[in-house]
Amino acid sequence: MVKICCIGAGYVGGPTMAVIALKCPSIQVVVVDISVSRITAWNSEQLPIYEPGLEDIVKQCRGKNLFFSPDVEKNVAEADIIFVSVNTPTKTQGLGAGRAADLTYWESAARMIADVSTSNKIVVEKSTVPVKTAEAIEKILSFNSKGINYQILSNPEFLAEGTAIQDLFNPDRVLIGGRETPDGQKAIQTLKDVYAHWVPEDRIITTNLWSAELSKLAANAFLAQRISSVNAMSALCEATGADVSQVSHAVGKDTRIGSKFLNASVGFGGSCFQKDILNLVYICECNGLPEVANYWKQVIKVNDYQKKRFVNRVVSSMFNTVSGKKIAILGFAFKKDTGDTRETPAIDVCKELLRDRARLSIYDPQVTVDQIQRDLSMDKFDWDHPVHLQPMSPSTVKKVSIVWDAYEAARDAHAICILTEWDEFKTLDYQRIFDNMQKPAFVFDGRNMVNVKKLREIGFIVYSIGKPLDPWIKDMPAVA
Ligand SMILES: NC(=O)C1=CN([C@@H]2O[C@H](COP(=O)(O)OP(=O)(O)OC[C@H]3O[C@@H](n4cnc5c(N)ncnc54)[C@H](O)[C@@H]3O)[C@@H](O)[C@H]2O)C=CC1
Ligand SMILES: O=C(O)[C@H]1O[C@H](OP(=O)(O)OP(=O)(O)OC[C@H]2O[C@@H](n3ccc(=O)[nH]c3=O)[C@H](O)[C@@H]2O)[C@H](O)[C@@H](O)[C@@H]1O
Repeated sequence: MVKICCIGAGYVGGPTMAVIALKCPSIQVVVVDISVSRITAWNSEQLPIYEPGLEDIVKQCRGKNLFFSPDVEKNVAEADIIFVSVNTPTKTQGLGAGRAADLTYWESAARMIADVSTSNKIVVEKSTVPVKTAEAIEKILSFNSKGINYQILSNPEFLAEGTAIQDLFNPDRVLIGGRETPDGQKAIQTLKDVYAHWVPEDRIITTNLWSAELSKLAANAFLAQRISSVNAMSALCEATGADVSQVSHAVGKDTRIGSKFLNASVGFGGSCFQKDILNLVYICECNGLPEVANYWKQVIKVNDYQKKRFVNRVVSSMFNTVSGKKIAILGFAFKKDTGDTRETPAIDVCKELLRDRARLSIYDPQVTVDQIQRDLSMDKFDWDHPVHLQPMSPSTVKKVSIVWDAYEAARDAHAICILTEWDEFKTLDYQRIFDNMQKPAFVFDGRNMVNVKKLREIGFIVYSIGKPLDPWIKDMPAVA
């Protein structure tokens, strides 16, 4: 029986390994983590992450060929294939701080593999890493090899949170990079055989190591760039009377462009887009390519601009002050169908509103009170935004209440900000909400999900990103 061990039981390691276990009953899969509490949660009724469809798969396979264990070393020693799916955040200190990927976790995993291994291993980079990381890992392993043969493969993950299971079941492609030596090709084939249990062969792409590593960064940069492109257009739409949804639709109909990922928003969030683009920028700079670095940097700058622009619309529309006013925040996760708040635009929007001394009442169906409090009081690292480096004071956090119902959040509020596109926000009883709000009552839709016409008929003053402006708002321009 082939034995797989995955180091890192997070948003990638957990779902990916659960699907491998489901699709490959003949393979034993063990997921390990240094976080004992995370492993305990994977073994409990309450999984550590919310992902539609995941719980069913885990329940089906757990204890059969899928195991979650805190015993990292034993399971690594016994495995034939080791996936490394640890976090690779942006460095916050030292050389490359604010841009380079922090490979501390990766390196310690590699050193541990070298320490405990007694048989040949295929080591698979699942984490997103800077191009050429495989070379560094090879060096660490080969300098400590004790005669063991290690083959390093790059097998980046393309799943998106909220749709992880369907993405894993039916991937656009699986990418495997390896050395162009006979041993390297053999290792590629071994991993290919795992995916071939359910992925059609023509969707399994093999490349050299560096192409695979760079393709992951490139894919995320291209995706984020589309969002910044449409968000930049949304500002121009507001200035000209064009409607960004109509523009996206017309542009996306061109099959060379395509219709996906053209939804204007308050800005993209998530743990990877910003981190991976910053990493790409750093790699470009290290390779003496400042023009290329600046090109990609602009994707992040437009994203920051979009969040700032949204807050400015809120404040300027409400007579240039939100001090003491209650603002309902609907949605805090970085997208729907996840409880993940990493780099969610809601953090930046809420912090800016709190700086303007608003009182916030936040509702999100999946994010816990503790998580929101932590996010709003945490020192957030952000390049070009020194203001974000200032920690929130405990008194600011007191201006936040977290409730478990959208109606409760909006009660007596002056305004509602929709920051995550949860489906339930489409079907709220907006008349009931309006009746219980202060007047004039504002809706600032950061996800273009409300029926603007209907809400205006009820009496709301509505701002929807990139849509023709409400006459009220038109007269109160937001200078970002
Ligand atoms: N979150 C996502 O949707 C995607 C993430 N990625 C990439 O996958 C990697 C992992 O991301 P997530 O799963 O979101 O991170 P995560 O933070 O949810 O999980 C990483 C896990 O690794 C564990 N860990 C760290 N060092 C360890 C060590 N030495 N030994 C054992 N366990 C260790 C941590 O305790 C944590 O539970 C990152 O490089 C990310 O860029 C790639 C595609 C999608
Ligand atoms: O490397 C990663 O971590 C992953 O990053 C993204 O996945 P994820 O961040 O989970 O979610 P997305 O669906 O890409 O959404 C990212 C952000 O962009 C926003 N977005 C997305 C699409 C769009 O049209 N407009 C828009 O504002 C979302 O609301 C969200 O805040 C990529 O889509 C995955 O392919 C990749 O594997």
